[in-house]
Amino acid sequence: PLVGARAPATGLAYDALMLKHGCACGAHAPTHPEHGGRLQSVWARLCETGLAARTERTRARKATLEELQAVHSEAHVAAWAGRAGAGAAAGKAGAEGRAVRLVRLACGGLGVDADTAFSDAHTPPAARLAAGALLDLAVRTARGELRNGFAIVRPPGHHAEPNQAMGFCFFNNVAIAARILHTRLGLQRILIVDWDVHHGNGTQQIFYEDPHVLYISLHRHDDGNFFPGTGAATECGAGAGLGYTVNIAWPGHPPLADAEYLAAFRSIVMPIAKEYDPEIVLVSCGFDAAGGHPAPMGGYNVSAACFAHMTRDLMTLANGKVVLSLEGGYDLAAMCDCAQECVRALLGDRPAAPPLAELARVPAPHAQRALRAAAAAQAPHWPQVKRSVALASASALEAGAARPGCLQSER
Ligand SMILES: O=C(c1ccc(C(O)(O)C(F)(F)F)s1)N1CCn2c(-c3ccccc3)cnc2C1
Ligand SMILES: [Zn+2]
Ligand SMILES: [Zn+2]
Repeated sequence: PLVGARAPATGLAYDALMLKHGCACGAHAPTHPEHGGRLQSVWARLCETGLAARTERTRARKATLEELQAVHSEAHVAAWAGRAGAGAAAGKAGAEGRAVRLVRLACGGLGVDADTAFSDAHTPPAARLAAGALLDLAVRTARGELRNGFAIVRPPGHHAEPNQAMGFCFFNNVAIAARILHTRLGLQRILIVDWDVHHGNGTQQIFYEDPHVLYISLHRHDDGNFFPGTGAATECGAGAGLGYTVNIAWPGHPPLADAEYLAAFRSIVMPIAKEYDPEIVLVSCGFDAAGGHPAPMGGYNVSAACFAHMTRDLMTLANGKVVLSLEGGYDLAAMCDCAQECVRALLGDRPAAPPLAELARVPAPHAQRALRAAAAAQAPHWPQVKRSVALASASALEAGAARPGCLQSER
């Protein structure tokens, strides 16, 4: 036998230097909901439960300027990658220092916009570490050196556009990893699933014309009245990328929960993902769809068990090569519960079943309408959704009954 050959482990990326990014004013929630305590709490929970000890802790490293420029402009990297970045790119551009203006925030700190605080000393290293930590997990998982992984990182990334920081985001962590898996490892089919309650406008924009990356997002859209307002079902990609953007744009009311998210997975997400047959799955793993997040930062009630079920569903793809990367999530207890259950799923533990009431509940009519709208928009590109969308009008139990043995809990 291969001496010392061990089954590849679940990688866990975390670095305390990412805690230091924040506003000079030093406030946490509610002034600054995206604060270092979010990571601290999740890491503590993974340590207290012994889950961190069952994983392979990977060192976070700063993404290089070249890696950041895989999806971001030189000016953007120069602006947000710190002195090193500013020096290099500014030298080329000739412009002195930061190419973008910071605004004074009501709290007295400085930021890109009213929401996105910036600390000269701590934001660039944290943002580069977040991108680098995920990149290493993704590359090592793609190579089979790791079974799967979870990047416990901040600042988040999915709102960051090629030349625009916004929505707490500076570098698009998941987009950088996906682009580099394609350009450096030659992967041809990379799936990004974004279940953060907010649409990943940056990720969508970056891959809108790229067939090598299929972007599937489930988000509260509210007809465009929920931050950031993008992500309508009719946004399906363009050019060579037509059909490689899938938006499940939820209504604002009623509060959605497991019944709707499980229905989305069995009726739209998994049928398309199986057809695409990705070589790796990256997840923009925000937990702000969980209970405990009142609007405007959520308003839904998805359970920790449901996030674990969605993780397990995705593990049936790409030989189980799934890497979660933290995006949003602000209620500390909810974040810890969700992160814990997702890590347990990645480790191969059987996840707890979602609440029976949710398994038995038929998805809300407004949500069924959203799923039918997504199926209608995608039918030209993914014909099988014309049939699978029928599963959206049944409860998980009824749908499972239709296809025996499909519910995780029956396996
Ligand atoms: O909803 C957002 C989000 C920005 C980033 C969000 C995210 O998608 O959860 C990410 F990127 F962090 F993962 S969600 N914004 C920015 C903050 N915000 C707020 C704030 C609420 C409290 C304090 C400061 C801002 C109200 N509405 C918004 C719009
Ligand atoms: Zn502040
Ligand atoms: Zn969010």
